[in-house]
Amino acid sequence: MSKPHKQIILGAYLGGVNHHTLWSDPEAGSQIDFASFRHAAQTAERGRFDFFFLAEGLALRERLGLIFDQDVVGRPDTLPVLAALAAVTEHLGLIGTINATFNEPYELARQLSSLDHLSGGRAGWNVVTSFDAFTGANFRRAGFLHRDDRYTRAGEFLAAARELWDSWAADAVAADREAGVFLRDAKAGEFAFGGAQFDISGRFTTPRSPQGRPVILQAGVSPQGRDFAAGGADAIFSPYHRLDEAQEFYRDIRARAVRLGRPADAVKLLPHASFVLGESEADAIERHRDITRRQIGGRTAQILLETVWNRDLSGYDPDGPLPDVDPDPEGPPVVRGRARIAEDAHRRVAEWRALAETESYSLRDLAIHVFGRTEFVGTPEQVADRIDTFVQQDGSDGFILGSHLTPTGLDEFVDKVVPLLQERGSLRTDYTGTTLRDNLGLPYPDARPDARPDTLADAQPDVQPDATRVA
Ligand SMILES: Cc1cc2nc3c(=O)[nH]c(=O)nc-3n(C[C@H](O)[C@H](O)[C@H](O)COP(=O)(O)O)c2cc1C
Repeated sequence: MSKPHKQIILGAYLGGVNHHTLWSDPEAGSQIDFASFRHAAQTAERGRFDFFFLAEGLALRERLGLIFDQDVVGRPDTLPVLAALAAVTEHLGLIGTINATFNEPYELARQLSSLDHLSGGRAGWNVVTSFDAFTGANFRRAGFLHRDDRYTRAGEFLAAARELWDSWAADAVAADREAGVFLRDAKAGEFAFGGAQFDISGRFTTPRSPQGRPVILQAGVSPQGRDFAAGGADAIFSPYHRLDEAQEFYRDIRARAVRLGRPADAVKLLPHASFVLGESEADAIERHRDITRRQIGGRTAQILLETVWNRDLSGYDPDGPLPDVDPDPEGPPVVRGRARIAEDAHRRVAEWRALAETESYSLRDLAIHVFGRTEFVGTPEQVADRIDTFVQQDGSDGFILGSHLTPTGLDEFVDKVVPLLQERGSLRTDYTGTTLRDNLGLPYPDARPDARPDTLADAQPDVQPDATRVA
């Protein structure tokens, strides 16, 4: 039996000021004005994307106590941005990255449920965890959780949020004008959740939302992170772009999902990706080279490598060889507020030295190779073909696409690549549902059974008029 042709899932991502974006480009707009978010989201919807996606940064990066100029603004709080976008889009899912380490389930479940209501069922939550004491200090929780406990808390957080989202029966709100009954269920919203991290009980204030529960994504690749996603998420924002690595990750997550009692395809895999288009392949390669060298200048290259070396590398020529000193992972941190990319800095640097030797890389070439992030470079036909092939060969189920240019970078993708993917039958030509779950083809979670019998109307007919106050 031949494999079914997969529909590509596409998300659009707006970055902020960092080494993937070019704020200084003459065509770049604001990283924080609503007009930028609106343009990018409406462009994604024009291209029939599944969702719009925002990352989260809860601390500004610092280098030796000073703000790192490559990570300054452009990350306003996720939920207000998504709520505002709900008003100017109709079909696009709205997924926010929100930390499970520093928040509280009641508050966040309520915000996400509200977003789901306001958007008519388009809310999603990318659950991230953080072990970073520097970020935690902003929440008076510096170092409060050991790295290994992050996912225990995230698991409990999600279980508590589900309890809250499920606390209203789907038909609890009657709003029956003739009978004068607003609520059918006097127990609506009751919940209790007990765990090592959270011990909460009470009544949830928002009725069941259109999707029942927002769509859940996860970003993180440790074994704990993989199990967390395989056991309970709908999708993973993944960092794997090389087809062989991505296929391995795909197989691993599917096997974990089955082991944890879910269908193999329960979790969609969505790597980050960006693109550079050109009139010809040579043109695209030239454009790409120019963009990457503007993204990662000499100073930025030094600082990016400092995140692993943990030494001041400002004295090393970016166009010269790699620093001849060993990394100093135990020393006081040079760069703070950035996820550590190497568990073993010595091993990582040894690998980089070998690579630089083989490829004749300078310090800056290496930084571009390691931290640069453009996966699809070519003509629109080549990019469409590579994206489709990657998905059909089970490297992923789609991509979360970002561009170096805010907010108009996605325009040429939507104008030139989307029609080609549609012609191949790999991308929808129009939306067929109304919610994010519909876009992604995800099932709806079961609601709790019908409103319970001791209703306001039956049990307390004489207090009916007061029932409206409950809402
Ligand atoms: C593709 C990807 C995107 C991420 N995006 C964010 C983000 O926007 N905000 C954040 O605080 N952490 C983000 N993280 C960090 C993770 O939540 C987590 O803190 C880190 O990757 C370690 O998790 P792990 O040990 O499971 O890999 C991201 C991780 C990955 C892999």
